[in-house]
Amino acid sequence: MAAPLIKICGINDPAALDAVIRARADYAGFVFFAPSPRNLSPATAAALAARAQGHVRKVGLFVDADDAVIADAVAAARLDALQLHGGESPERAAHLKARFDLPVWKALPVTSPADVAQAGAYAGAADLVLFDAKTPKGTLPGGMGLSFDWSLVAHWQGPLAWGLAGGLTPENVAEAARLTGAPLVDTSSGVESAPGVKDAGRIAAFCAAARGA
Ligand SMILES: O=C(O)c1ccccc1NCC(=O)[C@H](O)[C@H](O)COP(=O)(O)O
Repeated sequence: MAAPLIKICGINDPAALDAVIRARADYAGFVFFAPSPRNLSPATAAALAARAQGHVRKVGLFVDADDAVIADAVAAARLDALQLHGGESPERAAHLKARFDLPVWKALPVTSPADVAQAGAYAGAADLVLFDAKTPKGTLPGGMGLSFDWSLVAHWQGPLAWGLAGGLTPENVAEAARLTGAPLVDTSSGVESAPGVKDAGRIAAFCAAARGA
């Protein structure tokens, strides 16, 4: 089985970005969502994006954001993909894909087979679905370090590309990748020492474990 692609989300300072580049992750995630401890201003994102350019692809994460917020982030950070982590409909995903001419990733919270089946509705509208844990009401819709029952998405065969997120760590990512066959794995909390504070050693360990090294 091929090693999964790797996304490290919630990059918010140069040291964390350098760790992601050193570990040869495929994607760095920039969070544009004010309530998040990982939130970035467009100006900070622009500086990080300049450092990332040519080394790692940049995914902008948004939660039910309006077009103007996304436009500012796309322009500042020269994003390579948009990750939608709220309640965005297939129509909204298709609109953003067309407007920004960028791949769109749609995160879907999973607790049941019916949640997984929702992914089909995004075929053609999004490029990738990211199966993630459902978070408790009143908390962030992602980035909480919670995992879900991986058997629900094991070897998922659907009409679009997919990835696995939610509570992945250096300690469990190899098992998650083996059980699910996920083509992409995504982590944030699992490589932090505190919310919003990335740990370079854990980023390196996560990437090595995901690759089976
Ligand atoms: O990271 C955040 O603060 C965040 C806020 C709002 C929506 C999503 C958010 N993060 C999503 C991710 O970082 C990942 O795509 C995924 O949910 C994994 O997070 P974690 O369980 O912390 O590894």
